[in-house]
Amino acid sequence: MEVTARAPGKIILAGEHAVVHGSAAVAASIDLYTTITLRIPSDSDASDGLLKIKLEDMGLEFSWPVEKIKDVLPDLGNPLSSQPQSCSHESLKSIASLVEEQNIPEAKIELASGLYAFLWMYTSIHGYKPATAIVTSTLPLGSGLGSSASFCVSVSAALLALTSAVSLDLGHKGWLSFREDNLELVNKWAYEGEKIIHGKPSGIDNTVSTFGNMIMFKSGNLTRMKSSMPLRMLITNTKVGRNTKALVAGVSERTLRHPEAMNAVFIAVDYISKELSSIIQSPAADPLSLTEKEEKLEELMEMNQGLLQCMGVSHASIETVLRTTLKHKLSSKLTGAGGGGCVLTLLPTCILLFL
Ligand SMILES: Nc1ncnc2c1ncn2[C@@H]1O[C@H](COP(=O)(O)OP(=O)(O)OP(=O)(O)O)[C@@H](O)[C@H]1O
Ligand SMILES: C[C@@](O)(CCO)CC(=O)[O-]
Ligand SMILES: [Mg+2]
Repeated sequence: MEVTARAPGKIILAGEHAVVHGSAAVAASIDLYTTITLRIPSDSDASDGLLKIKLEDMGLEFSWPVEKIKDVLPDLGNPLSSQPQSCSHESLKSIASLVEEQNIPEAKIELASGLYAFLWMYTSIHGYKPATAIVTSTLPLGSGLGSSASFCVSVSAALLALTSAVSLDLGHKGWLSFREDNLELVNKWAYEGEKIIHGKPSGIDNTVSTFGNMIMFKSGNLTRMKSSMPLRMLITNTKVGRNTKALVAGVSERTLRHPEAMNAVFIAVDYISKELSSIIQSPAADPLSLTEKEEKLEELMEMNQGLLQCMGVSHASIETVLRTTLKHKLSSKLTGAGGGGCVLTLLPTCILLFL
């Protein structure tokens, strides 16, 4: 049995970090993907008894004898793909011991959490069957474009597609697609993977990667959005590496130190996300002209960036991009967890006409 699945990355237009603390946020999927091909030999005699994952872009390959996985994680013999399971602290320790012995190159050590998520999702859904997974991605890793979520969603989709828990419909552009209720299941499993990589994710990244398009997300609930205006964003990658788990933890620590001030910041972000969402969706007959809408969006992005600075997640490299775009009268904000990574700049339609 073999399947190839892919899932997109995302940009966050407003509300990152605050969304972890219950505020609304707005996100859109982008045309960059993580793709996984999963092969599970149906005849166990034809297999080499290994679970392998190849990260092709990086030229890395990791493998474990399934008997070894069984020894270390003995409770996963009866996988229940229809009931997403959280990885306990003990299971995570066991998985970490499996990954440690792979001697990941020091410069790539951040990949360990992705491998933990893969091992947890694979064994929880397929138990101890030998298999080979080949992963490629057009997304930059650890840059705010949701590489971890797109990895988890593509893994979850491929794993579930090879079970009887889901059924696939004729999709578009040559891909089969999941039914709506099956997408929920894909999303729930991906969230379990994101928890392993991020610590305390809000769920926005895996949700927009699973459902696509543009969404508003608040306290675990998704509202699909329909944009009524052209919205073009320039994405600048500062190429400064960072780790979402550490940045999310940093904001939580600041919230513990200054609960009232930080809650006020989160409330302000909630209003910004809601206003941004209503502008983007306001009907074309709205009395505001396109230019007026774009000016409001620019101002909201600047306000959101200011509040992200309050949360302590901006970075000198982000500030450089902000200053550079401002010289051209363009508004920007960081996107994703910040601390480096990518910056969004709204490209108003007048600029595009000028170009
Ligand atoms: N293609 C991939 N193969 C293996 N692991 C991956 C892959 N993509 C992402 N990961 C895992 O996700 C980690 C990056 O996740 P992280 O959440 O820090 O950044 P991000 O998701 O790109 O940004 P953000 O969460 O801000 O949108 C990587 O270090 C790795 O562990
Ligand atoms: C920083 C954060 O808000 C978005 C990361 O893309 C984390 C999360 O919501 O899980
Ligand atoms: Mg991430």
